[in-house]
This record gives sequence, C-alpha cells and structure tokens, in this order.
Amino acid sequence: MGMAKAEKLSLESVEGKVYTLDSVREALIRQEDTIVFGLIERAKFPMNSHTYRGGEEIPGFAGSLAEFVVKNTEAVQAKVGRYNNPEENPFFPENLPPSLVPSYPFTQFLYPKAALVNINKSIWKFYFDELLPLFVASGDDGNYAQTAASDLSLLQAISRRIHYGKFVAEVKFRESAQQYEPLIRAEDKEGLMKLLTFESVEEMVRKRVERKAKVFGENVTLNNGDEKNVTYKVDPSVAANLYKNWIIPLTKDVQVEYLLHRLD
Ligand SMILES: O=C(O)C(=O)C[C@]1(C(=O)O)C=C[C@@H](O)C=C1
Repeated sequence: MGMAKAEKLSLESVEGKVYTLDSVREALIRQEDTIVFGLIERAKFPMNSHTYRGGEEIPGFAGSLAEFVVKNTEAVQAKVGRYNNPEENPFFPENLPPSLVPSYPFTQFLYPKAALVNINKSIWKFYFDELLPLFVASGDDGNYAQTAASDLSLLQAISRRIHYGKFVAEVKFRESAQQYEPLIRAEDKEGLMKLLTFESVEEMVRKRVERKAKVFGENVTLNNGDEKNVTYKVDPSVAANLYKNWIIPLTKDVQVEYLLHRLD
C-alpha cells in the first residue's frame, strides 16, 4: 500500500468509545469470558516446564522459551498497531518497534500522566510462579511452542483486564472529583482504596466467574443428565480464586496508582 507512517486511516465510520461506569463494567464482564477460555486452553497442555527454563535454551537468547515467544510476538503485534490502543499494555515495553500501520483514532479518555501505569512485571510473576501450578497437570508432552502461545494469550487477557483499572479509575474520578482530589493530594492510598471499593460488586464478579468456569468448562457428554457425573476442564474454584487473590486486588492497585498521578 505504501502508506506513510503518519498517515491516518480513511474510515467509513469511527466508533467513538464512551466510557461510563456501566460500560467499563460491561467490558470487564466480557473479558471474564476470554480469561476463562484462556484457562481452559492452557489446561489442555501439561506444565511443560521446558517452556519456562532460562539459560540459552534458545541460542543467543538468555531468557526462557516463553519469554522469547512473548517478546517476539509483542514486537510483531506492535508493528501492526496493537499498542496504539490505550487498553493494551506490553510485557516488554523496552525496545518495542514502532507501529508501521496508519493509526486508528482511539478515544483518548485517560489522563496522559497517569496512563503510563504498567504492572505487567507483577502479573508475569504471579502467573508463572503461583497460578500455573494451581490448574495445570504436571508432565511434559513436548508442545512447548503451543504452550507458550496459550500462555501469551491468557497473559494478555489478564493484563488487559487488570489495566482496565485505569479506565475504571478515570470514570470514578470524573464522577466524584471532589471526593477523590483531597485523597490524591494527601497521597492517601488507603483512603483511595476504600473509596473505589464496592464489596458487593466484587462478590458478584467472583460468583459469576465461577459459574462461567462451570458452564464454559463442562466436559460435555451425551448422557450428562446426571449432575454428579459432571466434570470440568478447569476447577471452577481456581477461576474464582484467580479473581479473588490476584485479578481484583491488582485491578484495584492499578486504580490507586492511576489516581495518585491524576493531578500531576
Ligand atoms: O467495578 C468496579 O467498580 C471496579 O472497580 C472493578 C472491581 C473489579 O476488579 O472487579 C474492583 C474494585 C471494586 O471493589 C469492584 C470491582
């Protein structure tokens, strides 16, 4: 096509995105599906710990096979514009190549100085050290590349969900700036955490995720009538605990971090 880098797409119709508390919560609900399917897909493979070993498993590359796949896939996706979308956050932002494609006019909703929050290092750590062993069978079937690819798509889904906290925080700030501003000025993390927390919403999220893991992950047979014979591809309590122990707390950390920079 030979388009210059700075050139804008010619668009038939641009869907300007509107962010409200309802619309961001709707987005979080839809992302639950992606995360539950991601768990189911990763559980298809055993642990395959070769995927995670460092030390020149790949000639000339010091990291693990998973790291190699994530870094290189992110680079390819960056070239075709993935990170032009403010809802996306790379795991390896260092040395990412620029986008080669015309830019889509994404709605600029976030406050630029707060938009830079990126906690993917913590996500990477809990994912490999703590989450994987909870739902993946031990063993090795040699499918390391496929395993790394399923890790990447699940990591990206979890990361997108957690960093969506920026949008949640911006909505809440705009709705009640007069309540947030003094807490931000005082750098009162605890006060901010309290103000942005809705216990009853969190409980609904955990219950719905557990139910989705049951519905999406049921091993379907033709004589399924008998409830007690039902088995699941991923233990539904693992999905609920992923939300309880990591996804919700980290989404809240992102909100607090974002808000602390909201008046910079
Ligand atoms: O829905 C919200 O208000 C959010 O901030 C999202 C979320 C979540 O991660 O699911 C986090 C904090 C709230 O206590 C409730 C739910």
